[in-house]
Amino acid sequence: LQNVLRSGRSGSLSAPPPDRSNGALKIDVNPPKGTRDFPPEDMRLRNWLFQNFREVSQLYGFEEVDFPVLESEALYIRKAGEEIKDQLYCFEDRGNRRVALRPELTPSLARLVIQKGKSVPLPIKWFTIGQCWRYERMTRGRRREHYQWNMDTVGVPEITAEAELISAIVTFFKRIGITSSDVGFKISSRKVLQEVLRCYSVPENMFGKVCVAIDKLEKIPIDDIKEELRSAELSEEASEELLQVLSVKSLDKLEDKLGAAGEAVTDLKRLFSLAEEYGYSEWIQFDASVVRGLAYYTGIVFEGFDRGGKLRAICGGGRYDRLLSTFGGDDIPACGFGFGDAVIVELLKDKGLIPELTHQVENIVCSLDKDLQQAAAAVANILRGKGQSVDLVLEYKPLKWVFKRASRVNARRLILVGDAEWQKGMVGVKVLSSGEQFEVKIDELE
Ligand SMILES: CC(=O)Nc1cnc2ccccc2c1
Repeated sequence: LQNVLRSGRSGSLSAPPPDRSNGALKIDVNPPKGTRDFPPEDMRLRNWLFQNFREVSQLYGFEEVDFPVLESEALYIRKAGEEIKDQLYCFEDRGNRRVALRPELTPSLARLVIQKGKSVPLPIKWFTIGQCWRYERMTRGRRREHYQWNMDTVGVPEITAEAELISAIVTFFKRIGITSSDVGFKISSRKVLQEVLRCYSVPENMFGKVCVAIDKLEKIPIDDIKEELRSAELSEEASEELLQVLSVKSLDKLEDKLGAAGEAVTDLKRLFSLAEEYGYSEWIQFDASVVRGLAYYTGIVFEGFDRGGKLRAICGGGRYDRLLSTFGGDDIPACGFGFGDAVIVELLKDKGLIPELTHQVENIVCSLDKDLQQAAAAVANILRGKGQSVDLVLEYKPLKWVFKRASRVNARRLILVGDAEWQKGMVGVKVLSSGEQFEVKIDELE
């Protein structure tokens, strides 16, 4: 009744009628909050980036795989307080299943590896490029989706697998013009934390939680981190020692602290000597403070950073030897990385490395009078049959219009189907760059 009185209108008490002030219902033409459209120019840049992802993956002998963007929520229920879990884009579907838009790709890869079981011989080397989602309160105005390139090696316990993955990313950077003075990799191992925690007999099941807490260093106040460590059952002494170790700046000092026999030191030394062999030593540095924010890493972890210190991590990855067994699979070692499509573009813009990518078509075909439209289509067909791209003018247009379109679509040639020429089985050709014009027999068009 209140609504009726207020609006002075009878009829539905629910939402007000659509706005037809301009005579039609206008939907919101923007994409949902936090998501992007890819109009042609942006799609050309994305395709260029993804083509480089693909070519590097294939250069390293990796096979492409893909998974549904929708997964069971169960893949991401980890009790380590990760940010990725707080922001899960999850819901209950019409079958009352708890599902989620994937926030990362590694759990899907693990799922497929387990599903394939013994039918896929090890080592598995797979890569994928997929859209990942997060649901953030838009207060932070951050994106809710991005595309990630992942490469994963499953079934190789040796550090050689990590060395290959970093080499692949270095190769990618070089291909797009990024050098080791633009970016570097901070490298550490979670075994550093593990060895410290073992000294203070912290229970294993607190390991993921500790790593997630440590990953927030420099992002949240140190006292909040200490609080999180306390809730992970660390004593004051253990927390102090842990924070101490994380500020160690060299492998030698780490060796002084942890001893030379531990796996943390031996793994890292192996990786740095492999880097020598690959010739990418100047790209990497030991940095004990790198832990990465995903709970499942168990060994080497690394992240690509911009040396200008302006941007967030460009990429990141590491070893996750326990993930498959936590999903009920065999105890198979694995390592991989994720490389997002957002930060790298910011870096390329900063470095003036965004390539000039223009739309191009070889031919624009048009008929010079109304009843030669079919003839024009036949000419287009012949050219396409020879693998030549054709933008066929689909309705009769004055020549001025055609020239304008030819320059907009960046056509190399204009093919004119005119009555006089057609009678002789010929068409007119105008090379737009030189202005050269000639007639040619249709079956001699190439
Ligand atoms: C810089 C950026 O866009 N980051 C981003 C954007 N969307 C995401 C979606 C899911 C998980 C991580 C994400 C990360």
